[in-house]
Formats: sequence, C-alpha cells, structure tokens
Amino acid sequence: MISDNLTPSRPDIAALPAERVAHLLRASPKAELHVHIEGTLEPELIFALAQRNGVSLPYADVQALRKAYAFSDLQSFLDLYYAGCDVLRTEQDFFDLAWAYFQRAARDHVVRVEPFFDPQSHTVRGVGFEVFMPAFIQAAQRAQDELGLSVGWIVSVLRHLPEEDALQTLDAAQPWLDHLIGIGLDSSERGNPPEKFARVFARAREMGLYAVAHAGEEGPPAYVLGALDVLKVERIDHGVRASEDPALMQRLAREQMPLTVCPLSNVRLCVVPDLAQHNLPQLLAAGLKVTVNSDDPAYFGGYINDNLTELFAAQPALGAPQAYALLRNSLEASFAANGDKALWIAQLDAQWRQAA
Ligand SMILES: Nc1ncnc2[nH]cnc12
Ligand SMILES: [Zn+2]
Repeated sequence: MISDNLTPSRPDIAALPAERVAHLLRASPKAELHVHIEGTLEPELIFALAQRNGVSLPYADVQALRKAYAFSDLQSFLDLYYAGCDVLRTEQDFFDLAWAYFQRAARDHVVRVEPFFDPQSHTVRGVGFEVFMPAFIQAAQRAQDELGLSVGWIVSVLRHLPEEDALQTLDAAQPWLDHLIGIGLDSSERGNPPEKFARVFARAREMGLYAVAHAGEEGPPAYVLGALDVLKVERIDHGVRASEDPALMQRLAREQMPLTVCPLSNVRLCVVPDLAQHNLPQLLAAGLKVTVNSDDPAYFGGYINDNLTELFAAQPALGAPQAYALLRNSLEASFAANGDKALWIAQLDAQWRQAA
C-alpha cells in the first residue's frame, strides 16, 4: 500500500510478515557506524599475509586460529586482536584488508561505512601513517567508484595508553585530516574513563573532527556521561549499560544521541548471555536512537546483516517497526553529507513502501 505520509513513520509496515522483514533487513540500504577495520581481518587473510611477510604464527592453520576465538571478556579479545595486527606490514596489506571488507559490506547493502582504525596498534610496531593512510584512501576511493559505497574514516585512540600517546597520534594524523571524519576512543574500557582523554578530544574537535567514543560496553553508565559531558561526543559506541541508569536513558532519548550497538560482539565478549537477552529492544522502546553494527566481524561470527537477522530471529518483540527504525537510524546517525543521507533514506522508504 502506498503511503504519502513521509514523516515520522512513513511506509505502512505494521502488517509485514516476519520473513518479509528478514528480507528487508538484509536488502535495505544501511550504514555501518561501528566497525574496526582491524576487526575485519579474517583468519584466512591473517594466514595469507603471514606467509607474504614471513611472519610465523602460533597456530597450525585457520581452523586452529578460529578455535582460539573463545573470549571471556573484552580484554581476552583485545589480546588476540592486537596480536592479529602483527601481520599487517605493508601498504598492500592494509589495502587488501580494507578492500576485502568494503566488498563484503557492499554485499550486505551497506551504502555508508565509517570505519575505525587504531594507529597505535601499528605505530608501536614501526608501521606509520605513511604506510596505512595511502592504502585506506585508495581502498575508500575504489569502494566509492566500483561499489557506490561511501566511506568516512575515524581515527581511534587506545584508552589503555597514556593521553600523551594519543596526542602524538593526533599530531601524526594531522597531515591526513582531509581523509578523516572523526576521532574515536576504544580498547580496554574499565579503569580508563573518558575524562583521561579530555585534551585529545578538545583538540580533535578544534581540528574539525566529529567525536565518538566507546562507552558503557563493559564500563559503567558514568563513562557514558563522561563521554557526553567531557569528550562532547556525537555518538556513543555500544552504550548498552546505559540501561542501568534511568536518568541517563531519559537524557539519551531526549537528545536523540545515537548508540552504535553491536549485538554479536556483546554476546561473544560476555556483555550479555545471549541474543535473546540483549537489551536492544528495551533501548529502542525507551526512544533511544539505536543502530546495529558489527564491531569486529572477523572475530565475532558475523557482519552487519548477520547481526540484524540473528537478533531479530532471537527476539520475538522485534518486528517491522523496529527493523525500519534501526535501518533509518543508521543512515540518519551517519556523518555523511545531508544530501547523501536524504537520498539513501528515500531509497529505503521506496523499498519498504513497495513491500508494504
Ligand atoms: N568492542 C571493542 N571495544 C573496545 N575496543 C575495541 N577495539 C576493537 N573492538 C573493540
Ligand atoms: Zn568497537
């Protein structure tokens, strides 16, 4: 049925059956706003790059490496994630990594991606911006040209390291500013509150970068508040523990602060016991601007469409209105140009109207 009511809930979707919703989740245009490019490094590529660069790995084969991906918390994952980075040595390696991910994302109908990269996980090994930035720029250009996929890179600093390191990283990023859209904060959350990075974020914002930060993944709701009030972020990465603080929930809803939630990541890192018990429906029902993302898909068993479809399969409370809201939120919460966003939203609406 055609609906001419374009806002706020546009296509008339209430009666869509579950299988139609599952198809629309997969086939609709969407934005991926929380993915670490180093977290897209598949075991097959780790082995290929290790061979290319003469790096020896402590695993017999791809299966043995995959088997090691059984995590008990964030830190147990990060230890393997940083170890995996060691095979990334040359510009070609970083290009292959990014291009493989962009092709995979395009298959999930991602039209906009804002990937993080962790410079300090490379500079510590003597691999500098002059190695990975040209590769990221070239891969992004090719994604735009050949896949119609729009890319905006977010330089992310590691919170387990001193703020001084992060300031140096920002200095090193300065010459590449034209190719960056934002600054992020990731790595070990507990014991490393947002306040530790107040000066870095103030400087990054002066440089014209958008600000985002991981907060409320393993850390308490106070870290979400710190990210908002001290770092002045425009999106919260994860944020699922905000549900422990009713006043914070009300504020996030009132300010329509986007949350980039990563369901499969939360299960694999034991933030929640399983997808059926994930609090995403509760966050959505409270009026928060929630999006679904993949975080580190090579490590957590799924890309963005897997996150969406597995979550909906596990949660009977999620139906067509929630699916449409999540897809639309992803496009609205991106840092892409308003004209691009309007175009993607029009495409989304056309697809849903046709299905309804
Ligand atoms: N889920 C996550 N949380 C914090 N830091 C990360 N770095 C890569 N993935 C991360
Ligand atoms: Zn993350």
